[in-house]
Amino acid sequence: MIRLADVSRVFPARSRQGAAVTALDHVDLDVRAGEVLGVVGYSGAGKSTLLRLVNALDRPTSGTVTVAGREVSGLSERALREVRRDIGMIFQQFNLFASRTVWGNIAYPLTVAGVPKDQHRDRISQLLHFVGLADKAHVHVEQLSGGQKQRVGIARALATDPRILLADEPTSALDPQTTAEVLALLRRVNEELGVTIVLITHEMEVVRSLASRVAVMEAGRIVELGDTYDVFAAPQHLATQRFVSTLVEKGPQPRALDRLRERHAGRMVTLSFRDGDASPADVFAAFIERGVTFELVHGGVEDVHGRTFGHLTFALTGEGAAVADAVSYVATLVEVTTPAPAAEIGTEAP
Ligand SMILES: Nc1ncnc2c1ncn2[C@@H]1O[C@H](COP(=O)(O)OP(=O)(O)OP(=O)(O)O)[C@@H](O)[C@H]1O
Repeated sequence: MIRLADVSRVFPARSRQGAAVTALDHVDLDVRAGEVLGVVGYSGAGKSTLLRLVNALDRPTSGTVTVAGREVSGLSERALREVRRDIGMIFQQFNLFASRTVWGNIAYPLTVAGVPKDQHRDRISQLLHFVGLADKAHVHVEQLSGGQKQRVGIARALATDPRILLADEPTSALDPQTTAEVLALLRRVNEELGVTIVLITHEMEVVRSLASRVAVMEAGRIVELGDTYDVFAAPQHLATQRFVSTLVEKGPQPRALDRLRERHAGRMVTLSFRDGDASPADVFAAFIERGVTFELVHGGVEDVHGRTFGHLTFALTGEGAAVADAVSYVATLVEVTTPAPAAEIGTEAP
């Protein structure tokens, strides 16, 4: 649905002494029809620049951007208007006309697209029902809550029946409950209407709940791209590991480990379980067979779109050779790591 091929965007230096900024650095990306692609990255990684190239608000310095089979980088303004009709956009701060009514906001893109006035009523009322605001049609948007404003934003973005929705931090201004409601609505946009969604966010919970794939950006590059489950269960790049660790810890943090050691004797190991690997029951059996006592001291099981993984840390006690044998056997079943205490990684203990 969207293809970036070897795309770079370099912003020239703002002053004579300044340096040019490479916002996108030779990016290749395919967004599949019908998917929800989450794009994560720290501030300045190039996420917004990427979205602006997709809806042709900006042009690449080199490389090509293709949307629904049309290369947007070479199109005239007139041809671009047609492509943009196929792309809806929602924003963190909603970007609505504050003084207009809900109806007026949703009517706006229809007017711009030249949809005859007599067709507005049915379309707007259909959209209002879809986003759950049928009773708010004539309310001014400034009277709405944040969640309701984003629903209007979504209705407006869908007005011209686009195949693509670009979402730039759509829930970052919302509280957790409202975030969940807006995410549920976006899921319906994807599943019921078949709209392909590209979603920029820094919230990994949003990625986990909505995205089928994740692209992680750093310094203008996509440093990791994979199915959401794989990215959460086994993040490869350091930036990805940092994002995932905001939601899922791979073993206790050094300070927590220090405290665990005060309360639990034995050797600490973290076992990482994934779908398709051996189960915890297989591992427990291996410990029991070798006379090793195990105590779960940290961790949990996570669910990503119905598939599970977990990082469980155990304190193992028993005869030294038996513990060593059990650990090396278990390492043939699942990934085994030894959590590092604070002193070993140079973090000061409290
Ligand atoms: N119009 C511009 N002129 C000059 N530099 C720009 C321009 N737009 C973006 N940049 C620079 O390009 C880099 C990428 O910016 P971009 O806004 O795409 O990042 P981002 O990942 O979306 O960050 P954020 O999460 O803060 O929005 C940054 O260093 C930014 O300062």
